[in-house]
Amino acid sequence: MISVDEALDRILSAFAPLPAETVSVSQALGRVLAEDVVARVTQPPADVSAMDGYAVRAEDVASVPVQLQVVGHIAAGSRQEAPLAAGQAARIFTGAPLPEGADAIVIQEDTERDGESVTVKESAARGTYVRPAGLDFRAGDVGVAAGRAVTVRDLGLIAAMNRPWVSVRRRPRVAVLATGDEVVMPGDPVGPSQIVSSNGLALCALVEACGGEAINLGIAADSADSLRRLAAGAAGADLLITTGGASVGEHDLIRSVLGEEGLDLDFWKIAMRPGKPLMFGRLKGTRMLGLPGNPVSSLVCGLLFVRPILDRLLGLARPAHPTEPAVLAADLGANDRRQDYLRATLRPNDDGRLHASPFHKQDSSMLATLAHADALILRAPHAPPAAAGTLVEVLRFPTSLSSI
Ligand SMILES: Nc1nc2c(c(=O)[nH]1)N[C@H]1C(S)=C(S)[C@@H](COP(=O)(O)OP(=O)(O)OC[C@H]3O[C@@H](n4cnc5c(N)ncnc54)[C@H](O)[C@@H]3O)O[C@H]1N2
Ligand code: MOO
Repeated sequence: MISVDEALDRILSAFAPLPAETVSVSQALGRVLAEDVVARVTQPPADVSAMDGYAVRAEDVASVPVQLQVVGHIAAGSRQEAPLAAGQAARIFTGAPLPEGADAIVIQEDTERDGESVTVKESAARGTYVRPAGLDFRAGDVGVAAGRAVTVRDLGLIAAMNRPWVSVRRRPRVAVLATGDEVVMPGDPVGPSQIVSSNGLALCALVEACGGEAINLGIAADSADSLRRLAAGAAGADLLITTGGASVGEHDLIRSVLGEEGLDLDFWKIAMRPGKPLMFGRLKGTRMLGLPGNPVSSLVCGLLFVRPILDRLLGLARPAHPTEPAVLAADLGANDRRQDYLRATLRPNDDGRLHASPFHKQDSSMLATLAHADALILRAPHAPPAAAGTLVEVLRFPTSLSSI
């Protein structure tokens, strides 16, 4: 059995960022930029008013009240060519460019209009309510850097920078194949000795959530023929994920059958719980990650390995396993030689620190506790007993709101 860290290194060294493709900005949410997005325009393009009011020369309104002659009407989208002379003001609206000579805005609440003249009742220093040209960004500025997944806010900025097309990494194509005679499609009638294939759907959802394109190959029966036929559907994918059939029983066919098909195994078995019988290799040019069938094992391994693989394919540089400290809320016994990932809830305690409460039962068939958990508590191999109150490292489940 190899360690989790070694498995991660060996897996990630087999992948490199995918080629780029061009998509419209409207399709860019969540996509990872392959190139910096550079502004084509300066924003605002000229000095503009931040308020509805009057464009003035600051020196004309240094002492108030003062009466000025109104010489123009500048709405957003229009402009006034004639410069503002001493003693003059121009009616102006939010977003409209200041006429030459004007250097301050008096808001209309501080004025009194009378036909062709306006009385300014409050003075305004130079620059008051003026948005100078380029306040937001200038043509040539980098708005969003390569390697970042486009958020809703980035998307707005890219549009404002007048970039209708962006270069992004192609979405990784990931084929997911479930196995097992006892496994049936969700929605099908479930016999007393059968189980619904939650793994296939959940792994596909994980792939999509990580920015990939999932191809669900269905469920292979525990026969060489079925497995061979369905696994052939992975041709052209960047990664084949299998779930189930990874262990040592005579119905666990992944290694033997796919071995006959040319599976070149890099490793099998890893010192972690859940997920011991994980395997990694290459099948006819497609990288293959064989996950255990137990639902929690399959998803925890997905989180620990599939997500970093997709990050690598997408060129996303972020820690593979971003842990953080939390206070243990219950006693834990000594660990054995497998690195443990314990499902736990997280709550801030009275002093504002995070408390991690492990679920009492950690069986790898128990999906409900996985769904109700907020994080996984990491326990190193051979960790000594840990008493409540000690600090442990936790791996939080990511939330999708990070894309906003
Ligand atoms: N003698 C040993 N037995 C087992 C060992 C071992 O080292 N020696 N390892 C155990 C560990 S740890 C795990 S994890 C499991 C994983 O084995 P497999 O990958 O071969 O998984 P299966 O036997 O096919 O299934 C296990 C379990 O999960 C259910 N399952 C399978 N596929 C799905 C699916 N798509 N959706 C939902 N549930 C699924 C399946 O019905 C079984 O109940 O092996 C231990 N055994
Ligand atoms: O690794 Mo298995 O996932 O312990 O049940």
